[in-house]
Amino acid sequence: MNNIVEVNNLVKHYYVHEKEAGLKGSLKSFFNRNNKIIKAVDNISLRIAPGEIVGFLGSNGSGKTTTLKMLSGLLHPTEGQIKVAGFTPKYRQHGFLSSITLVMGQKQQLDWDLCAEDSFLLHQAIYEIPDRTYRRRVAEMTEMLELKGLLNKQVRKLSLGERMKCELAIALLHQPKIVFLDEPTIGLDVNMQQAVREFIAQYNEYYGATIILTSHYMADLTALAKRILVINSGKLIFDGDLKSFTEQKAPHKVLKLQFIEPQPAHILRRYGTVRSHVANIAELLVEHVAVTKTAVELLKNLPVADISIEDIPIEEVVREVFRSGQVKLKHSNNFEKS
Ligand SMILES: Nc1ncnc2c1ncn2[C@@H]1O[C@H](COP(=O)(O)OP(=O)(O)OP(=O)(O)O)[C@@H](O)[C@H]1O
Repeated sequence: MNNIVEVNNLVKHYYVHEKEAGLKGSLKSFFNRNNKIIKAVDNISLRIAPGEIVGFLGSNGSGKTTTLKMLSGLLHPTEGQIKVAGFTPKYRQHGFLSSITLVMGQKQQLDWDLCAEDSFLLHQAIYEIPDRTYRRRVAEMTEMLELKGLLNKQVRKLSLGERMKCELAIALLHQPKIVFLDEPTIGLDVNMQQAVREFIAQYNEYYGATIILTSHYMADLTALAKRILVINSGKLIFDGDLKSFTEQKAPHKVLKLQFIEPQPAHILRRYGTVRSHVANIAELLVEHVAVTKTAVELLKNLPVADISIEDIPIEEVVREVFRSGQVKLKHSNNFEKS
């Protein structure tokens, strides 16, 4: 099968000029510019097959957004080659633009002063979507994303989650083959995150679209992506199966507990590794396989007022992996201990 995304030795440098604060700093930088290079993406190569869902994972500033922007043609690479659906993104040819979409959770393309439907019509005109196809797709999106009653409301009056659903709908109206999603669930409540995830999975299944997403929420990646690309300081350090990555690097869940009265540490240690413990509040690390059983035992044996089970935040897993230098990319879909 031909790859829909092919990236070879991709590099992106940003050139920034540093200036000290204040008037003196401005004057100094006027006569003596202090330029600095930021190596945001550092020699990345990868292949993605049609229909894959691939998650980009990395700590803040590791280069995920920069990579997505280059793949979608918003930024030109400093070095390296990219082919997306057979096109070179930086030329932003018509055929390329109608094959892709980029949704950024932090930015919107809907006009706040209009209702979503007006922006949809504009999108229809830009992408030259025939009327019948347009109506069919809006009906499909309305059903899949439960948009009924939202499309003719002024966008600024929609809730964050409602707006995000409209953002996804407009971004997909031209039925792109490749969908770049940068933090699509950021700031949404748990139910809305779930709705967005289900929609993305459905879109992938119905249309065979390739999905490439970044997220700081572990749940997004576990629900959607079988394969993850882990990026650190602009370098690809892992390309492979999410399951093997999380099992190896985050074999525990966090049990957050509040007790009716303070519990001694030696009692808590019977149930897991104590991660933090102050008076009647504690966090325990428990292996994935044992978490349900441990929660039941805690509820049965101790005066628990509140309990929740959470994944270790993805940031933490990645930070730990990076800190300990545990993985080093060997081949695509493969890694070795360094
Ligand atoms: N326009 C820019 N000019 C200069 N430096 C930039 C620019 N955009 C990003 N950077 C820098 O490039 C590096 C990579 O940034 P990028 O936004 O790609 O990271 P990220 O992995 O998406 O981070 P986050 O998870 O915080 O969104 C960072 O050091 C960032 O400060």
